Amino acid sequence: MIEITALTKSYGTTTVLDGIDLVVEEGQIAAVVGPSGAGKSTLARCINLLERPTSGAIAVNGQDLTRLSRRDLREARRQIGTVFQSANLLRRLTAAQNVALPMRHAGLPEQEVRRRVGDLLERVGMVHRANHYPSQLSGGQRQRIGIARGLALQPAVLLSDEATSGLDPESTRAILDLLTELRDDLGVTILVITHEMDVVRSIADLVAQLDHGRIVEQGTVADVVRRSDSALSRALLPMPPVPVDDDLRAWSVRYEAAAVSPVWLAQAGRELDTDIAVLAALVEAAGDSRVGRLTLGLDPRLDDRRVVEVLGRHGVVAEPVEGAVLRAVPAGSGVGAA
Ligand SMILES: Nc1ncnc2c1ncn2[C@@H]1O[C@H](COP(=O)(O)OP(=O)(O)OP(=O)(O)O)[C@@H](O)[C@H]1O
Repeated sequence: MIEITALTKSYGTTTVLDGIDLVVEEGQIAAVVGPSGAGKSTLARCINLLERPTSGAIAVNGQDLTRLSRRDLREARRQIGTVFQSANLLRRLTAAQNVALPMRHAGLPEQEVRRRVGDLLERVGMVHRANHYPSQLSGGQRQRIGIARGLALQPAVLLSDEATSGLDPESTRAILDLLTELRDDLGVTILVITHEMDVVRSIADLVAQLDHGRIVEQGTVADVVRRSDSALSRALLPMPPVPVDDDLRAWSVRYEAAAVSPVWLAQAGRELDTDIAVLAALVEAAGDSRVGRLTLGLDPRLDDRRVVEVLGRHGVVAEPVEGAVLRAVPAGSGVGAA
């Protein structure tokens, strides 16, 4: 479990992280997203204490790392494995030797090192590349070795800083499957820094949006999409723009598939006694569930409160898209005819 409380990091007069509160429960995957310069990498470096926070606390499994002496910190940092974008493998060492390195530094007996290297290479599916040098591996393979090395000291927490950036879709999928396995099989708590919303949707139990050093929104992916029409919500589930029309009022609706009846749209149409035009729709997997976002076209004469109430009863959050009244009536929809 990672518990970050009121974390602040300043360089001189520049505050890069400003009062971060974030809890990632044991065996959860959290994703931190945000624009370039928001402070994501600084946050990762503070969590593994590569950077000393200016103030605040960082607890891993209940132990506040910021209060430890240098010696105790060295010990405690073994609980945190890190994987970077470029994997940072040592060129002159084989894959197996790279994985072994943290264990050799920690002074583990050679027999134990060999056994663990074998286990780790097996877990990341790289036994057949044990004796290859980094230059003989693909980007995805190097990342897997990086993950194996990050797991070498059996950490409770794994930090992944853009570990899938620049990888092809197949390698990205393999790395994400691996992270999910680590969470499910070993209960590793994982914090993923990424700018890829596909990554967030497919593996994150929790997402936090960082902006100018502050967390401006956080929650499960399904909650964020359902709760608000924020920038994060739209980035997670982007909708195409819809044409403007005078005869239909555009509504943005959001829902979690598990919380609604499969036939909610037809039922809501009947209850509102109107035809509903679907102008844009996207339903995507988000962790274990699926989330949907639709732009609907409704008769503008309908009472807004009633629309919100009827859709709300079906477990669907609805908001009128202000200023968007839609012109061309879809053929045969029967909606909007005066
Ligand atoms: N050692 C440092 N000294 C001064 N400023 C720093 C230092 N390290 C980072 N910064 C500043 O902190 C801010 C956040 O940097 P950080 O690398 O954490 O952002 P990021 O969200 O990871 O960005 P990106 O997505 O581009 O990697 C930036 O404005 C950066 O210039």
